[in-house]
Amino acid sequence: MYIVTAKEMYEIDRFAIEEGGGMAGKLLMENAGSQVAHHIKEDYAIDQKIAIVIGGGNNGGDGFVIARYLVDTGFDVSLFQLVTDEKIKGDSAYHKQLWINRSGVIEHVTEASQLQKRLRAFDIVVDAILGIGVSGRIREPIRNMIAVINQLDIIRIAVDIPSGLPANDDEDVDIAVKANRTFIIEAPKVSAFCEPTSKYYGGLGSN
Ligand SMILES: NC(=O)C1=CN([C@@H]2O[C@H](COP(=O)(O)OP(=O)(O)OC[C@H]3O[C@@H](n4cnc5c(N)ncnc54)[C@H](O)[C@@H]3O)[C@@H](O)[C@H]2O)[C@H](O)CC1
Ligand SMILES: [K+]
Repeated sequence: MYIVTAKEMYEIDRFAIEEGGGMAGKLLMENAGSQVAHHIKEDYAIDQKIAIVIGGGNNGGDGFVIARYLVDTGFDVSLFQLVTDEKIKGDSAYHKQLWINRSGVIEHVTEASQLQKRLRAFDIVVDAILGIGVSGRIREPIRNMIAVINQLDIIRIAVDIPSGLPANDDEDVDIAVKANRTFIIEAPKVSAFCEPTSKYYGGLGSN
């Protein structure tokens, strides 16, 4: 197993996309999301109600893929987009469209209080808000949304990295999802093995 910094992970992805035989970003995202969905299917009961919360980067794109695979498996899934439509771009926009084509519904949530009310009805929240692209102090309304997710009595499953947590060990934690479980994409990031960041991951699952 190799452990990577955010910079190394981006370089591995760039190589896979540009020099590694044309493996496109959309396919990397498809593989990442399908693997996470596979693990959820293996580890959680089919009657669990699942909410997937989506942010504006590729981590959110993974969320759209996870939603599609979980619905195909028979899970009851609801998808909450926490950013405006303009923020969903590139590979993520492609997978959002596949979700829509699959008759998937998207609920837009703009305020933390709204998210709090909606998430009460669920057993599991899949955190696809922020991945390794996070930088600096977490901005509103995402900041309060993370606080709400941490307060609720719900199983928190993080995609790649708990949202808000830095991938490396050279930055302070502002606020981050306190996950029960994190399914890492491709390779674990440095913060999974450092203090005080490792405790945010909960149990580690890998692709
Ligand atoms: N093989 C792989 O490793 C793959 C990984 N994938 C996933 O992609 C993410 C990294 O995606 P990226 O778009 O670079 O970054 P993020 O998703 O983390 O989000 C960027 C997004 O977040 C906003 N943002 C940044 N900092 C803050 C802040 N402090 N407060 C609020 N918002 C913030 C920014 O504006 C952007 O909109 C990786 O973790 C994997 O999950 C792909 O699936 C490809 C394969
Ligand atoms: K995440």
